[in-house]
Amino acid sequence: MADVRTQLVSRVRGMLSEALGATRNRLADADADLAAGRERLARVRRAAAAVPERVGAARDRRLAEIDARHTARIADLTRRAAAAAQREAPGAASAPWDRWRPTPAGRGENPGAVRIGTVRVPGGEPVPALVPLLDAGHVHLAGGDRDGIAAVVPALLLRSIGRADPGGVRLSGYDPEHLGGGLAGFAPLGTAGLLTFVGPGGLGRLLDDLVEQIRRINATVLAGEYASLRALAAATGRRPEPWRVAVLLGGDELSRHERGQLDRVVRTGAACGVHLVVRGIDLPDDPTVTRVVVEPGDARISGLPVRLDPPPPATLVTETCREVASRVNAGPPPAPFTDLLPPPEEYWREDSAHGLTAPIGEGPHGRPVLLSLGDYPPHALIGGPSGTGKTNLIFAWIGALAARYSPAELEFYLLDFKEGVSFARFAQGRRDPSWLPHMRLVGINVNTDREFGLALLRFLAEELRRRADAAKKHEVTKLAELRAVDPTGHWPRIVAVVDEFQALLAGRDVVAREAADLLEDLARRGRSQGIHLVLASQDVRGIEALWGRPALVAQFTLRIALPKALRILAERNDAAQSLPRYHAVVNAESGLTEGNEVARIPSASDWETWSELQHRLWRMRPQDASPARLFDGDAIPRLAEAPDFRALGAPEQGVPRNPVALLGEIIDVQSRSAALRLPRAPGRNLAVLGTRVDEACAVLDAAARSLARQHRPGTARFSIACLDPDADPAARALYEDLADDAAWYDEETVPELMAEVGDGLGAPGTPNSAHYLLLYAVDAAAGQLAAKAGRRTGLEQLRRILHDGPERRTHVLAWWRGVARMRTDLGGPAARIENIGAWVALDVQGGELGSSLYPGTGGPDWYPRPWRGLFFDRAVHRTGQVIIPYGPSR
Ligand SMILES: Nc1ncnc2c1ncn2[C@@H]1O[C@H](COP(=O)(O)OP(=O)(O)OP(=O)(O)O)[C@@H](O)[C@H]1O
Repeated sequence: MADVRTQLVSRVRGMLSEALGATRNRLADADADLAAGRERLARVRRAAAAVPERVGAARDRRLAEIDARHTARIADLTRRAAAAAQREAPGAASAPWDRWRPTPAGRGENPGAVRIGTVRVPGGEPVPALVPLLDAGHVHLAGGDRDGIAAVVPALLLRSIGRADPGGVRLSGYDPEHLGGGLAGFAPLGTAGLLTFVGPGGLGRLLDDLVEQIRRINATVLAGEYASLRALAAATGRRPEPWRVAVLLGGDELSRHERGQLDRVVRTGAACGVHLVVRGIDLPDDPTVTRVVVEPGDARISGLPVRLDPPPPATLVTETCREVASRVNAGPPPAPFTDLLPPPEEYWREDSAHGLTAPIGEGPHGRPVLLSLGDYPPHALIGGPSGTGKTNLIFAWIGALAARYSPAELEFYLLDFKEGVSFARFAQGRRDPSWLPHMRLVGINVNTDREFGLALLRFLAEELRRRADAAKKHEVTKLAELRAVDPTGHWPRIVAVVDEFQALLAGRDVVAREAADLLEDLARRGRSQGIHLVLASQDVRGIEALWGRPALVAQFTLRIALPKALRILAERNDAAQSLPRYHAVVNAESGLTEGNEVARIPSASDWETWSELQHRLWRMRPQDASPARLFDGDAIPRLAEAPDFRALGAPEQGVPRNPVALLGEIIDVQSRSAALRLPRAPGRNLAVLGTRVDEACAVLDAAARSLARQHRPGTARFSIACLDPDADPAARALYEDLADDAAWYDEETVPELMAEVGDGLGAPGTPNSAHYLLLYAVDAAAGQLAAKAGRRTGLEQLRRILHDGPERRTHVLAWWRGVARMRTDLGGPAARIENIGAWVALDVQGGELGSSLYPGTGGPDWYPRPWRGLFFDRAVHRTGQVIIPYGPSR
């Protein structure tokens, strides 16, 4: 039993200890869990304690970020707003007063708004507060701060004036309370008519005037083509009307009429550049009205708070206005030449069959004033005292025509009788290789060579005849018809311009008479054949030269009068007397008052302006175009370049039947040479008469060299006798160049030459070679030649050679230093002058050339002048021919 109990106890004990062990373990586990739980709790608590701190920091960080971004954005926006305002109101429209100066908007550029203060934006840079006025609208000022308002008005006006060209803004003031005191600083503008005041009671008149201006501008300037002056300026680059700003500073209640007119100006003024700056008078609500309210300590533009700028310093206002007035009083600046030209892609598009039309300048309403030449009016007279812009006008007209008509449609001939070379640039020059492709001939420095004018008129008369013949052949009468029936013919219109043409008609000599006759014929018949004359003169004398020929004057129906021109227009038409500088009265009605059109002429004659056009046209020239012939009265032609000299050549065998000696250049339009024919015929000798060594040598030199060119070596003999040491270098140069064909003689040996040649003339038959005796200053050998050499004296031999030589191909080309000396050498008063078939007179008066040297009595009309000679060949000439000796060949 005990055992069982013992066993039981031990089993229970065992079970208990097992249970205890398990319990202990569970307890230990529970303890561990508890500790872990506590630990977690503590952690959770700690963590929970840290959460609000972190969230707050993140929130703060985020807030700070937003703040910074906001500030940067405001700064950026205000910066951009400021930059935009700067663009909208550049230069004078917004510059601070200490750096302020006028900066007029360019042509066609919008003048923009003007600054009167700044917009306050907290945290950003100040933004200019702008008020649109010119081309935009009107400004209404109100509020209790009268000083503040009084500061805005001059700022608005000065900035607007600074954005326009001088004279571009005209002010009218109505200030019944202060009688203009509010605009005192602007008073200097009054001297140039840019500021006018109307007195109390004058508001109605002022408004009526503004309305009338708007009506006129709409009707005649915008003329339905443009919506506003601003649109016109943007499209054309022209601003034909000033801005008109009326400043109305208070006054009584408006009448109904005044109110009506004011409303009209508000509604329609901005498009026509008519603007109001108003205080103390209501303006109707309109999108064009900007309202500025200035209360003490609070200024607003259309509700936006602003800080107003200080007013411009009084001295700045007066100085600026004074400067503007003086610029305006000095006259308007020149209009640009490009106004007269079509766009480059439209160059040379016009057809001249019915006439030539081109603008010459701008009319008062900004419209181009046109000049036309055709059947009516056919010819033009231009007049204006020296310095009023005649030359410039000719450039402008030529340029406007040359850009429109191709050289196949239009050719120019131009002659300038005044001193100066400005027209030379139409021809090819050393400095500038270009030339005006339409220009066929330019004559400069011709004031002493009226013959050149005559040559031009003769050339035109010949062209007129050619055209009239062609018209007759095709049974038509006018150029347009001729061109229609002969479309492949070359029938350009010709415009011949003669500046200071009175020089041509001065004097009562043959030149003047023939010139007037030719002019009359050209003026009468040129009209239908497309030949147009443009005559310019600086003073009344030129016109008076024509006045004696009413039929001639009547053809010049197009008149262009520059400022102060006299008698270009009709008798009672004195429009030219009051013209401003660089303007012209254009009148296609023979100068009658009703035909007047005033044009502002652009500057066309300065080098760059002209060159740009000429180069463009030159690059467009046809391939076969040749440069204009330049006749420069001061230039000395060269034999080697003369076309007639170049054309000379020797026959393949024998001697030329009709050799010619070229003596100099003829004054004509084709640089031809004066040619002396030397056939085997009596009298075919040449005398050069006068004391001028260089010219005499030049004539003999050209004669000898041109003759030598017609002979093969060995078929002509040139005997050169030089009896004046001054002529020695020239004569020797010739001798050397003629080489084996030349022989040299001096005063010792010249008698032998005479004897040899004189005696040789008796030999039978005609020699197979020619012999030319070139005697330089032959009269210097009179002593030696007076002595007998054999049976005869040298002078007798000379006379014999002159008489018998030509028929035996022996010709004398001799220089005598005076007519009397020649007569003495040829036998005194009864000398046989007819053996001198031709002569060139240098410094010999016309009177000395009478009796037996020249037909009629009294000799030719010849007034000696440097480097000119009068050539007369009794076999071919009726009158003498002026020549220009060729320059030295070496
Ligand atoms: N429309 C113009 N705009 C600007 N400048 C001009 C204009 N016309 C002329 N001028 C300038 O005035 C000056 C005189 O002009 P121009 O030589 O054409 O006068 P002119 O009447 O031909 O004088 P003159 O007969 O003495 O030569 C020149 O310097 C010229 O550049």
